[in-house]
Amino acid sequence: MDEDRAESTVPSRVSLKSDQSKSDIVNFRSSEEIERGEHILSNWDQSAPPGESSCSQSGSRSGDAEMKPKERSDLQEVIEGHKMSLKRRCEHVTEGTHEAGSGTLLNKIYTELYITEGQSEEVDTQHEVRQLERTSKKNIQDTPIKCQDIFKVSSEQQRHIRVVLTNGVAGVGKTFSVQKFSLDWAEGLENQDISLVLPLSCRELNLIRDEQHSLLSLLHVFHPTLQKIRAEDLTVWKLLFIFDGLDESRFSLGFNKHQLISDVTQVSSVDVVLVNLIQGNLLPSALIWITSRPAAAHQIPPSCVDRITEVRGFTDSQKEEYFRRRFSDEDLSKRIISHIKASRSLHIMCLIPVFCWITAIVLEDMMTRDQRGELPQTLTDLYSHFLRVQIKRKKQKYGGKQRPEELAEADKELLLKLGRLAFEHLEKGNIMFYSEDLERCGLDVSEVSVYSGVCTEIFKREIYCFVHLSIQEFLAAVYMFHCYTRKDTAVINQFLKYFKPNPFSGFVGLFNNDPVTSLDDFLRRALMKSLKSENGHLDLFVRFLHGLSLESNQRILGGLLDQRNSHPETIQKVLNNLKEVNSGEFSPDRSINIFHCLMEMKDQSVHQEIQEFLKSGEKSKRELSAIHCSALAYLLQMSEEVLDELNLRQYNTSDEGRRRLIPAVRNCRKAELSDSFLSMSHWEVVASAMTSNPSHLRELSLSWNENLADAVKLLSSAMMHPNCRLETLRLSDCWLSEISCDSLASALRSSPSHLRVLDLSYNKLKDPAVKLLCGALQDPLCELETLRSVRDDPVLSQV
Ligand SMILES: Nc1ncnc2c1ncn2[C@@H]1O[C@H](COP(=O)(O)OP(=O)(O)OP(=O)(O)O)[C@@H](O)[C@H]1O
Repeated sequence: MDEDRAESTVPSRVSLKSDQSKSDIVNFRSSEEIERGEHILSNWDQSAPPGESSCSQSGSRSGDAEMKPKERSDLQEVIEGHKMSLKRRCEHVTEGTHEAGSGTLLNKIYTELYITEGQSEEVDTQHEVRQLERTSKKNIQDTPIKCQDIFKVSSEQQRHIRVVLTNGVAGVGKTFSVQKFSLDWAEGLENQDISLVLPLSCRELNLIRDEQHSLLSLLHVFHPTLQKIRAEDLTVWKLLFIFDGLDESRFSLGFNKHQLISDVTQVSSVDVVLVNLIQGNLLPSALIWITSRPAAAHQIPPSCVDRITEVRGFTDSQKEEYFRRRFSDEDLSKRIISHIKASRSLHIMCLIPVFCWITAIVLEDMMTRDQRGELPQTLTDLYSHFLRVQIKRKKQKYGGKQRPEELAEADKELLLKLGRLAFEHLEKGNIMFYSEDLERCGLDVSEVSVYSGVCTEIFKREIYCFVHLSIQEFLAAVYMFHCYTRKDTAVINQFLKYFKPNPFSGFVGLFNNDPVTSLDDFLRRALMKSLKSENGHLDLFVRFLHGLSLESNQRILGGLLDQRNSHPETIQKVLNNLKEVNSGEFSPDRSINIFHCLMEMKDQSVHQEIQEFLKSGEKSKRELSAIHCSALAYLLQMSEEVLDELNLRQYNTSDEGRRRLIPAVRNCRKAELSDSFLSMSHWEVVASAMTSNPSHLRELSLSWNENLADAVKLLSSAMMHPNCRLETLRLSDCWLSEISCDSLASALRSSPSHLRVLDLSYNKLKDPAVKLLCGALQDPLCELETLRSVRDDPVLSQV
């Protein structure tokens, strides 16, 4: 089976997964060469056999009616040639090996993705995996949109869609969508009203960042088959420019201040050309499709975008279809599907196609060749096997004398260097590296590419990055665990040092540089460090770190880590720490990760207890510890069923336990959070629940909370978000200030506001706060029906 990786073969897109051979890559010419007409067609352009294309029609439009027949047929030929070349680029995904012709047909493995219109919550601040876990739940209210329809509007919609921005987390299928869209067009199947589909990869655009170009010369560089195209053709044809991977772009797109360009032959810096194209100054009738990971999408001002879509991965049935398509052996695909369904983490992770790919590689290998081992249940299991399969493949390709269960010293060395690179960049939040970065970690670029079984699988060329952020996190954890077992105190101390709060002053920190004393001490401090991260960038890393402490996982890695026969007592201590850790003011999303760490250590007790608790239906009787509450919050948040009410007071738990339940707000209709001492990190979760797509929250009660000024400001702006559907807000006896009333007044004036009931009783409001609210009530946009007591008396007043 050679389908060990799926990747883009669109040369204009060297995606996270694509490390296509150099020969496939367009030859970049400088602008001078282009002006001199010195263009070298890329290899496949020259080799494309004539007439191979299955395109049934060209996309040329009537705008060229003035042309002489000879000119028209020449252009027709150019379009046909472009379709043919695009088809050749897109029809294969070279998975695994990179020998010519070894690729799998895209149409064989392409599985429909779940794409929706609109944008989910707070996308740019959350770790992509966790965010997907949360937002990928299919909801009946979402309207899916097919990839080939993203520029289409229904007949009653009177708008024209010029710019589409497609968001999606790493590995969710953006590049595959671009590739499929382009292939369908090139084969004459879809979107035939478009004359030319022109994919331009942001990553490849980076390579000519310092050059000066016109739009026309840019096209000549990236699509050499279009040499004959003239400026006037561009203005009459319907063109679609696809910018895949905005997150990888190193341009600073200055939308506010730039030179105006409206002529396709005008030469300028590449970023200026791009901005003018996206804004519609250049070729106003051209369609633009931009794909991006969520964190980078903000670079395009919303005013430029006519439609936002989001690739949300695979639904449950699409997941199954993926495995069925991938394996012709029906029995194998059935066994794989049932294994995934039985393992909650795997099932959730397989919402992201790249995880389906990893799972497919590992499970196929284990089920067909290596049936002795236990099938992976946790992420650490799965990733450990993944690494092993990659090494095995490398050995099969390049030979090797060592016993299959042992890693060669050279492999170990290389993997640990990769681990170091992964770790150092993870800490800094980097996902892309350059050859200098490799060299700094002792990695030789050519050596890396020779280890194709490991590195061309994990790495791609030119700009390097791991096949998926989670692989980087896994290798980083392997490296850190190795440093621990080897007692590399310099690295460990550097990582673990942090300011521990001074119990006496509360504010001034003490620098904690105490040497690590034991495995449980090491893991506890690593966990604390991850809890402090605002965006959770160490969450998965620390989950893997816990998983790697199990001997069973160390064994899978075949000597990469020095096996530590950790004493059962030590493991028990680690488990106890996880169950008892006080996560205080940290975000409750971080606290859920503590539960995931337990699961990675194969401790099912908390999970089982919570399952029983949920079945028993006796909410208030059972006493719940803080870790129980994190598990409960996770399960409620992930549940297919939306909870009618989350009432923190109904649970028999500590204040910390109650705070840890907050993430469940994302999946309930009514939240009762009165008198609950929440901090900003909790209010941020509530705000995210109000702005998520879809947002279920209709009623929110925050009465008897103090110091809400910042929270009210945050929640008021969440109320103005188009996804928010909140109808009732109770803020009784909260000591609201004038500033809070001002924020609330703005929210009341926003359109569309769904808020109908606002309870402000017992706030002792006075002018000018009252005046601010009255002003909002008089605004025609305000739809409020009931306002409870603005002044001292709690009387119901109809608005
Ligand atoms: N529709 C699909 N059908 C089958 N496999 C898919 C599909 N979409 C994605 N995959 C698998 O997931 C991998 C990652 O997909 P892709 O490169 O399109 O992700 P991406 O969203 O562009 O990620 P990134 O932001 O990291 O570049 C592919 O190489 C392929 O193995």
